[in-house]
Amino acid sequence: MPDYPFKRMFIIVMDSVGIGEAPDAEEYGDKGADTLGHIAEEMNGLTMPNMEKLGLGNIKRAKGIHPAERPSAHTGVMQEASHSKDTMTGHWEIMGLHIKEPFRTFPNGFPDELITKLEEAAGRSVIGNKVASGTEIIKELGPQHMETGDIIVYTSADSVLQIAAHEDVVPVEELYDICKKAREMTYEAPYMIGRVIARPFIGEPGAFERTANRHDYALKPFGRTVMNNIQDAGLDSISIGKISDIYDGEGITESLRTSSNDDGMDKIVQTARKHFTGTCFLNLVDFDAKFGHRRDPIGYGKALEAFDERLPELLQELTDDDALIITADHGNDPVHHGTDHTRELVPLFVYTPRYQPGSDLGKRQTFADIGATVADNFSVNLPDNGISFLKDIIKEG
Ligand SMILES: O=P(O)(O)O[C@H]1O[C@H](CO)[C@@H](O)[C@H]1O
Ligand SMILES: [Mn+2]
Ligand SMILES: [Mn+2]
Repeated sequence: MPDYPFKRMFIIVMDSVGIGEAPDAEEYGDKGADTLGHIAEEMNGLTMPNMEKLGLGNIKRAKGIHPAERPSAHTGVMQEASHSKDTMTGHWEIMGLHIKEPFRTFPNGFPDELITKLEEAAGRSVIGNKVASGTEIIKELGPQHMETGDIIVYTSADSVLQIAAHEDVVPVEELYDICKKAREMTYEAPYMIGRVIARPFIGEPGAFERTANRHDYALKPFGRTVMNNIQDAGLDSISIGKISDIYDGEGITESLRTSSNDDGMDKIVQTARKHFTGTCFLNLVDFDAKFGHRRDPIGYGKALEAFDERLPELLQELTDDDALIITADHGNDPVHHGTDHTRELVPLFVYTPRYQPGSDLGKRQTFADIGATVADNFSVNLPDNGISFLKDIIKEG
């Protein structure tokens, strides 16, 4: 193996942890959105000493978060170049793509023609077919679904077709099968839906619970990502959590599923104890799915503090050959109107044990600067978008 500046690059996406409105937030109805800032207010101060050490307070003013005199990471702020605020677009941009046309959304539900096709393929009727929060719609329609066996179809401000069904009414394998058929129907125009998602749940009316058997069927990235280049170079591209779903398995050499943020942290720490050369890419989805969409700022705040507490375990495992990048894919301000993502700036931390920390990476114009940096580090083709900041993070002390 050639000598790379970093043998291993770890990337953590704190799903939806935005740090304030993006310059174009108004176009998305998101003026004033500030996921981290508003959570800190609601919590009457956040306690995140480890992120503080990295320099959280140096890039973001938030109650309880103080600037570090000498941040132990390089820090910056990133703006999304692509015209969307969904998870796939954010992640694909991180790995070098620029999505000009947002995926199609269905604010009035899916067209009758599609629903009819889906009903025929599933052999079940569809109920719902509207924009809804997943936990609310199973409360509302779960009892009817249990009586009739009809499937609950819903969407959100994201480009998603979600199908909810009780595991005792529609066995998980059948639900997956229906979702695969829905996926087949919606790859192409006029639909081009970002993701079809299986949403199984269990329990009795009034006490339904969604299970970890959620499964996402995504579109393939619209172009080659830096992860493809990493894989083609014979390097490791390890995915933890939803990453594999988000890139539809493209450019991934090994995938580890997770059941929670904590499990994600367990798995990244275990991976850091192993030898590999390449990237290890983790998505922590609880912030978004369990708290942001649920508009639960206190739950969200506690999850941030829990993440902060787990961080030293990972930092301890990192050697002089490693870099750790921490960022986010969009916002999801739990005090903002609605229940969906918010167009926000995201944080950028780069922790490199070997090199002198504290570079100000400034305000980056695209998330793809991360992909460009990763490609630059491993001497693979640079993406068409993004500017590498590799030279700024490998200054000797
Ligand atoms: O409300 P639930 O079902 O959690 O759905 C949320 O999760 C979806 C995919 O992450 C988003 O599009 C949003 O609709
Ligand atoms: Mn996301
Ligand atoms: Mn989301």
